[in-house]
Amino acid sequence: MPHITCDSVSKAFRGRDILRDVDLVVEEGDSIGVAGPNGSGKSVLFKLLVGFTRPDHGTVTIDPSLMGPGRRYPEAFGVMINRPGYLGHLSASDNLRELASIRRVADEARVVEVLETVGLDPTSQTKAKNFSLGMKQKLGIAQAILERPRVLVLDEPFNALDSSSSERVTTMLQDFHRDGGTLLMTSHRSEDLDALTTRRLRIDDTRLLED
Ligand SMILES: Nc1ncnc2c1ncn2[C@@H]1O[C@H](COP(=O)(O)OP(=O)(O)OP(=O)(O)O)[C@@H](O)[C@H]1O
Repeated sequence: MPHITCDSVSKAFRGRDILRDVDLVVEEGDSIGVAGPNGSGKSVLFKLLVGFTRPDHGTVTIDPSLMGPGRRYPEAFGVMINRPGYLGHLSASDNLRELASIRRVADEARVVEVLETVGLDPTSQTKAKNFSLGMKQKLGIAQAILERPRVLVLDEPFNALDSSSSERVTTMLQDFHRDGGTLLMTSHRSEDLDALTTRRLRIDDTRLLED
């Protein structure tokens, strides 16, 4: 079965339609880029696709083999939607250790590896609340990839990244896709979507369209 199936999904906030009658099938190995102006509903779409938000109408079905037993959210997904979430009083490495301690999938070597992948210093004791925007973004990406997810859902992963960091993340995402991973991402920069995705979607006035 497909990884994710969206069937006639609609979502409104305070009586205002954000998405209407969205149909989407995400197959294993897809790389999908979603474009659309500010406020068009890209983040809302991603929240619906990963189960963070429930549709008003229609259904979102996630392959149960990606969920994990007794889980509300798919544990095979690595997700960063809107801004990165983290514990401000901890360093980058301690944030990842904290996350790793929940499911015990990632070990210390993996924590160091993902920090190096995104370009954060594994030995730094700087608290995340004092990070620059770009460093917070890298921490968010590191958290998303920590447990080697099969599906990555990244909302504007290149926000605030300098050019060498963007290249690093692009290479990481290309490797992820080449190894069979499924990627869903948004970006305001069409060159990012061109480099990383083979299928382009666009939200236009509540409708999800193939580009
Ligand atoms: N929980 C919520 N309550 C009320 N309105 C919401 C909520 N979440 C999103 N919205 C509204 O839904 C619309 C779409 O928001 P969304 O964050 O999906 O846009 P976006 O396409 O990701 O924008 P951007 O490119 O600026 O990131 C916005 O008008 C936003 O205010």
